[in-house]
Amino acid sequence: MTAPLLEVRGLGKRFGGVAAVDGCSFGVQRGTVTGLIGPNGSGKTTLFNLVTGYLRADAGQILLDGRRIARPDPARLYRRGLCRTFQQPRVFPDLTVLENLLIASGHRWPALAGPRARAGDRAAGEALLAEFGLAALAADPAEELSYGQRKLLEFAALLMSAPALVLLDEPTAGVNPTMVRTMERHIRARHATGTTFLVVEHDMGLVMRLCDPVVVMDGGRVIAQGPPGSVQTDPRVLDAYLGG
Ligand SMILES: Nc1ncnc2c1ncn2[C@@H]1O[C@H](COP(=O)(O)OP(=O)(O)OP(=O)(O)O)[C@@H](O)[C@H]1O
Repeated sequence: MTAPLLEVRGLGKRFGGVAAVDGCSFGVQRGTVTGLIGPNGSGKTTLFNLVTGYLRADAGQILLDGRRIARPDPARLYRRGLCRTFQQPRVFPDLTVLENLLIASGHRWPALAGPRARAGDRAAGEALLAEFGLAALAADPAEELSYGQRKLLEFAALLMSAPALVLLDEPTAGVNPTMVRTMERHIRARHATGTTFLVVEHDMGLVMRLCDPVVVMDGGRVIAQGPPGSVQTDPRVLDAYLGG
């Protein structure tokens, strides 16, 4: 088997007396949609923050494409093809929907307006908006979007960098069932074109449909991993979710 696209080895992070991530090891193989699940407070978001450089680990290693990342930094990882979304979608509310995409391609603020935006980026942005059903909203300020549409926009914006690996933090939390299906369709479409995903998600139906393998955390540790069917019936997993 080739080296995982992303690997964490013995990763640890404490907040005072709480071991939020506690010797966590797993890999994300290229070409997968890997699920990361676990009860509330099991360490999933902290793990995302460590891997993407928003928090510094106390222990362990992070490897991207087999190479150790000594000091993860969000901007540098972005340029190396690793992007993420947040539980609460982060978009620029005062910029238009299209400008949100242009800024994701590295434009400086003054260059956003009009013809100075590079034509190629503008075309790429417009194509993504069409793909995500947001084209009619291109000129609207992002603050006018619904919560679900903001999540879509955040996802579309990160695709401007053509990432190899996308970390999605609860992509369907708080959105309506139609938007859940829309989000699922877009993840599948991008996966089909070669993007690898690591997805934190509480909607177990979606995880079981979409993700393989599934990694399960509890108390900051990986307690199970494997195909969705086996994880679903694993006694340790049932125990963790039922609070046993
Ligand atoms: N900045 C922080 N300061 C102190 N404790 C924190 C901080 N961030 C997380 N924690 C604690 O670390 C543990 C793991 O939290 P984390 O948010 O990573 O879990 P999670 O699995 O993402 O939970 P959820 O599914 O509810 O989002 C929890 O006990 C949490 O209270």
